[in-house]
Amino acid sequence: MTSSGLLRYIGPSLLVFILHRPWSIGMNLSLDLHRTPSTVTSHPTPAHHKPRATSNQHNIVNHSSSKGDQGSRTEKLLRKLPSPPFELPVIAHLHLIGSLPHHSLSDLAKRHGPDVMLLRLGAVPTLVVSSPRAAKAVLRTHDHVFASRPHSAVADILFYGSTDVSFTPYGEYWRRARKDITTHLLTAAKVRSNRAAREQEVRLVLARVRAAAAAGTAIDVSEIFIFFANDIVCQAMTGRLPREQGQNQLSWGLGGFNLDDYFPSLARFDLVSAKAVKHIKRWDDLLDSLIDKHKSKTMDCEDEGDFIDVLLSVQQAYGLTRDNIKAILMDMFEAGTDTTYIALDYTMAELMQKPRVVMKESMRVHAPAPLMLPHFFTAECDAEGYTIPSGTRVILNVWALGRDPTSWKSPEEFMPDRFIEEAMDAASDFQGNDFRFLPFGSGRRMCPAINFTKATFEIILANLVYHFNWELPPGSTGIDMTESYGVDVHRKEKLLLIPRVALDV
Ligand code: HEM
Repeated sequence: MTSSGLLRYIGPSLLVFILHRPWSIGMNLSLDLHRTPSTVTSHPTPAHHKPRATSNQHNIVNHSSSKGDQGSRTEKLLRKLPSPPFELPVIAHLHLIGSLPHHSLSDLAKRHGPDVMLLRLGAVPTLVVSSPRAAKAVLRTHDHVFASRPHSAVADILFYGSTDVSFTPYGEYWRRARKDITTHLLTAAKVRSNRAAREQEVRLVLARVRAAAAAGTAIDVSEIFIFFANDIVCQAMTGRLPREQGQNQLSWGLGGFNLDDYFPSLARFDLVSAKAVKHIKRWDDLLDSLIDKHKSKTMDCEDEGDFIDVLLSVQQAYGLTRDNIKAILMDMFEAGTDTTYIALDYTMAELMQKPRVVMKESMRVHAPAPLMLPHFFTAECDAEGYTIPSGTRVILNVWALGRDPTSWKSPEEFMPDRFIEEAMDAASDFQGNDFRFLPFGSGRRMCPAINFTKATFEIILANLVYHFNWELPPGSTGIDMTESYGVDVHRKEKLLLIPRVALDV
């Protein structure tokens, strides 16, 4: 967002509300990155997180020494950090963030803190991590205290008090919910067992593409991917969810740059929150009806049931409320559809320009979640000589890691072959072990759906490429790769292509 865009968004009443915002305080933690040693620091305490989901680490924050002492110490530590000048009153560094935050953050990091840098985004000091080495330090060495999420007012609204998996703070509730989704939806065995459903969805797509091929008309491939990704997730979770009802439009409220996140005391007044409230009402009815239908259906004993059946069957044993179940379902719909569609869309767009595309190079250049989800340090710790306070909000720029010139030869160039060399391929798996390449994150909070995504990806792309030759519509000068930013980054323009049935099939 440019500064003028930001001010338009904030509106005239901002100053009044900002004056009431609580500055909050954290404790210390440290991180040595062998470049410019510095100390890193603080962010609002997570006291607003729901008590059922709090972790021990959150308690540490709450029981810190007196706020005044801690506040001045924190402020001293903050000042030592590499940080851009040009801080404005109230909005601080927010005006430096353009409409593509991952680009802005990467540019700022190059000039002011290639490993770590402190930005004051409105009321919230935020640590930006931009190098593979810094990523390793936080995601591996300090994973246990880096695994929480900062509070988000929008996530509270959309996910029933953040009792989903993605936005819930690190702790017992998260551990159990994550285990539920992994065991009953995302393991390699579960993904394999869903193959028939995936094939069925692919047949539907192929029928649609064949019709366009027969008519010789262009088809909106982006839209096909959106519906396909949506349907695959819905199939796995509910058996089926009618498309019209299952539209996925949640991501708009969850990006890294909501006003709510950076001016917490504004949350009640913010337009994004208001929109989220309106939005969740629609979803709430749908989820209620899905749960009711599952409760009333009689399952034959051969039937393993879908994911909703599983959640209902463990509801009592795990002490899940109906809202918790709805939050987890919402999360799966949200996390599973946009990222998949975006990755497919970029890969197909690249495929049109270079025939030898691999999923990995596509994700290196176009990470669908370029800033991952925000993380949050929950305890003080020492690492290699640097000190970072507990309570620090962190943005990890995966997009910058994928383009780090010290890690990649010609990083801006799309070169699928780099992943085809065996050694590189093995090192740069998706499992979060190679800190130059983290499209699914790494550590405890990394994406649990890599198997699921790979299976979805392979079956649809293989079929589209095998059965059809694809052409740009007449008069088209090429594919516009301009990005647009939400919680994830997608191409701005839809991908219109003409399919021709491949003759030798
Ligand atoms: C191309 C596809 C996908 C990409 C690139 C992707 C990427 C990511 C990333 C970067 C994170 C955050 C990691 C972190 O903050 O440390 C994440 C978290 C998550 N993803 Fe994915 N994802 C994809 C597909 C999916 C699918 C299909 C599902 C579910 C069906 C899913 C479910 C989740 C969940 C539940 C989390 C939160 C994990 C936690 O907080 O413990 N993702 N994903």
